Amino acid sequence: MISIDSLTKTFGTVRAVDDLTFEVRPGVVTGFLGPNGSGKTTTLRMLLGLVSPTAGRATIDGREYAQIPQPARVVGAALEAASFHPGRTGLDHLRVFAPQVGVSDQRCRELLEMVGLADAAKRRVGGFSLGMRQRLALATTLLGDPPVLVLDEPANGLDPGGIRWLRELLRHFAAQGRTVLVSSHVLSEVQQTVDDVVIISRGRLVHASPLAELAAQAERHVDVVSPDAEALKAVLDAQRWSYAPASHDGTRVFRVADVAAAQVGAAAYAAGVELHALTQTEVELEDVFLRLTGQTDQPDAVQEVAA
Ligand SMILES: Nc1ncnc2c1ncn2[C@@H]1O[C@H](COP(=O)(O)OP(=O)(O)OP(=O)(O)O)[C@@H](O)[C@H]1O
Repeated sequence: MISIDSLTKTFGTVRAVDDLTFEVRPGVVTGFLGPNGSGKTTTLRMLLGLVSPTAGRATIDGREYAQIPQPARVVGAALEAASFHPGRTGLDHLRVFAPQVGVSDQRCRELLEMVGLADAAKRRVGGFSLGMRQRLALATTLLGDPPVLVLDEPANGLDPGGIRWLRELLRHFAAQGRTVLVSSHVLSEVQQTVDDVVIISRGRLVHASPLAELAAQAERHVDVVSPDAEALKAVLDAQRWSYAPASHDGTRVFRVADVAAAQVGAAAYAAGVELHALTQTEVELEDVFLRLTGQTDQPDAVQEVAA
């Protein structure tokens, strides 16, 4: 279990992480999401003991990183794919870390195989593509077979096939009961990978829940306008649809949740109720994410008004 408890980090006047609290449970993949500069990397760096918090604590199974005796056996972390010696081969890169972690040469070869780099074992890292570097970084984090994985933007630079491969690998690790925390600034990139989401904006927590709960906020709805509001309400009530009165450009409308426009149209037609507008709205999960993180300045077109 990863536990982030009232964590704060300031750099001069910049509050990079601001009283952040959340937990990451084992056995699932958790997406750590937020726009650029929202404080994800700083949080992960504090978790890994690379930056000291201004206030609060970050722990893994109750211990701060610095207190863990053999940290590479407990947590595998990939913060950036850039720190490779360009002259070393992929295999040699792993061999440098192997003694520190206490694993064999054979384990290095197995890991290159697991991340799809077996053919590139003897090639110099300087000639690796960004995606290949990401794979090598992942192999490095897995050397000690750690039960906790912390990966900062691991999908960066991967092609669609690589993203699918990463997704399956991370899901496999979670299914083994490991704790998997993956950061990203794009929800859609990890949407099919994660079970839980922790969303931050400007260093603060804005949402933490299973993905399904966030997805529930992205349900479709239909806006419907009739000159006979009472008759329309009777139709909506008869169908037991959930709806709320709203206003759009000064016109009174009803917003009906989780139905298709065709269903509303058909029900009104069958009841002989005149309609003047019928609009289907699909809210994408990414839109919910953008709204939560204040990345959209488009006001919601429909405001609630009194019934
Ligand atoms: N060492 C530092 N010194 C000064 N400011 C820093 C330092 N590290 C991070 N910051 C600032 O803290 C804020 C959060 O940065 P951080 O890298 O944690 O965000 P992020 O969510 O990881 O962003 P990205 O998605 O772009 O990687 C930013 O305003 C950044 O400029």
